[in-house]
Amino acid sequence: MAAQSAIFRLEGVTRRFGDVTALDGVTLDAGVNEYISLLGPSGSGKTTLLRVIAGFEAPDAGRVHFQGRDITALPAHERGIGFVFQNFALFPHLTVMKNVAFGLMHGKGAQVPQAEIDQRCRDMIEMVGLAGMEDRGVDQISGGQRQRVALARTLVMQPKLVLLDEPLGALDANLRARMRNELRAIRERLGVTFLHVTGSETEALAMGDRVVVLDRGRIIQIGTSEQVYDMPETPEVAHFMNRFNLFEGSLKGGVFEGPFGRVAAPRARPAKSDIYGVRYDRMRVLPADAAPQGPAIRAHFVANEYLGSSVMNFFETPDGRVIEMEHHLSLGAPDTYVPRQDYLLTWNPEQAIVFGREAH
Ligand SMILES: Nc1ncnc2c1ncn2[C@@H]1O[C@H](COP(=O)(O)OP(=O)(O)OP(=O)(O)O)[C@@H](O)[C@H]1O
Repeated sequence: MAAQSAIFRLEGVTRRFGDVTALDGVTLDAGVNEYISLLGPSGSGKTTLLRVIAGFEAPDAGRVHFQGRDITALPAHERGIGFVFQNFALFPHLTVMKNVAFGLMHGKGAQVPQAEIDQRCRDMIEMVGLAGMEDRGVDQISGGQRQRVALARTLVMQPKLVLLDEPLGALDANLRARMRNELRAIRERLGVTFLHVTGSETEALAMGDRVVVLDRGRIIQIGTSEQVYDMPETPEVAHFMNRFNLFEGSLKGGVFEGPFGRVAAPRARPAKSDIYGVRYDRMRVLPADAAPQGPAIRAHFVANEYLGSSVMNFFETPDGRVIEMEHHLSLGAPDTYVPRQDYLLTWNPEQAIVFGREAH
């Protein structure tokens, strides 16, 4: 992305805590009005990245730019960047209205006339779906409503960039799914850039225009949801996406040898280990005595799980490896399998994703 269209840009940002390198030379930019999901395992540096952008944490090396300015040395309260915390950090003794108005009354915007503060707060409270609750205490509303107050309180300051640290983490599954849609809708209406940290790959893929995958302080992939989902660049991303059966083995001369035998793998990606991946929804189940066209592995059926739009079937190989097969319900009713019975699991090797040390 061209620097001039970026709303923020990190250049080679490193942050250490003693022996721990929480961020290791991170370079990242976000466009105006973009929704970026930041995904990574626990301890990968997600929160530290947000804190460096917000100004709560100074980088040991590297620069932070926002709206074309170098803000590396600018204090947090002068940056004009919004932050929504996982635990909401509301004032428990204040009403919804007073929580939302707090920044405008006491922050940099203290000059804003009272009538305008009232209007902006009421508009924002309506935008997040809390009209009528202005005078309730925030201890008298639900978790999802508190999350909306936290969002309204940040958005009412009209930031151009909002950092969200696991904003849906404290909500139950139903509410989380609903709030995902609302977050996207609210952001589209306001035209603000969101950088949303999540530990959930489902959430990252569902929300982000782009998904940034962080691992041990480094960005290991940036792409659209489709790119990250379909073409993970490393075995770590594939593992973290939780969408692939991954087999260890060895890649030699363009042939992968794994627990399923030998399969041609002409288009392997360079990696530090030899790994063969088949997406859950690319697995096919055949009777145990079938003669499969392609590679296959024998496994018995264990159980299945309905996920709403698909069914996940779990199989186990004789050596205890769990293989997952996802059936999208849009393709028709799922087949039923008999527990403990053997089946052959097969796939089209063209659709496999192969990583190998020799592929450099
Ligand atoms: N103030 C601190 N002092 C010492 N170490 C820290 C501090 N803050 C973060 N770290 C360390 O830096 C690394 C990155 O932490 P960070 O909180 O950014 O990860 P995260 O990806 O947000 O994790 P989680 O998903 O568990 O919140 C971790 O190893 C963490 O222990």
